[in-house]
Amino acid sequence: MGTLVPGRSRGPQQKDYDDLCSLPDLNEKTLLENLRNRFKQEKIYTYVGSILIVINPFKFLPIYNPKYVKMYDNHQLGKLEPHIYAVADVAYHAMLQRRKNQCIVISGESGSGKTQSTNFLIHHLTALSQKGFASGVEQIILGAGPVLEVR
Ligand SMILES: Nc1ncnc2c1ncn2[C@@H]1O[C@H](COP(=O)(O)OP(=O)(O)OP(=O)(O)O)[C@@H](O)[C@H]1O
Repeated sequence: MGTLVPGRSRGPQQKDYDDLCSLPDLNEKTLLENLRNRFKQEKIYTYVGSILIVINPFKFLPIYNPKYVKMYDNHQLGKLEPHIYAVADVAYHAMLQRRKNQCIVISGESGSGKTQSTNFLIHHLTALSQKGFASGVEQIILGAGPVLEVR
């Protein structure tokens, strides 16, 4: 995760790639230009294979409602636009299929959106688990966040 300040629009919209691995010419310049181009279109998520890059938009985007939870439920990674729900979904279904604990590593500088992303992950995971709605487990887990974050 990182913070990228979008530049001014220059000319016609360029083609963008939702997976950096698909860039025909991969170097620092093309990578950053691709992320910037996507960010300008409010596409804050981009894959690098199975890794998700998130650029903090510092504003509300309407991409976390129940429609999106449903859309990413049991989908194949890479078939839809990159999303934090996609990562949660893959981990959830891998846990069910392999019967093994799964781990999602979130890394980024201070203020880059780790806590927010964790909340979205928990939201999606609890939404997938029917129990989450009924028992209020999402609020219980989110409530533990501030305690766990004390350093
Ligand atoms: N996906 C997002 N959509 C909208 N706003 C966001 C998103 N992610 C982060 N933000 C905004 O950025 C702010 C900082 O994010 P957050 O607290 O998650 O960062 P952090 O990486 O956990 O910081 P720290 O390491 O200092 O605890 C949030 O309060 C929120 O306003």
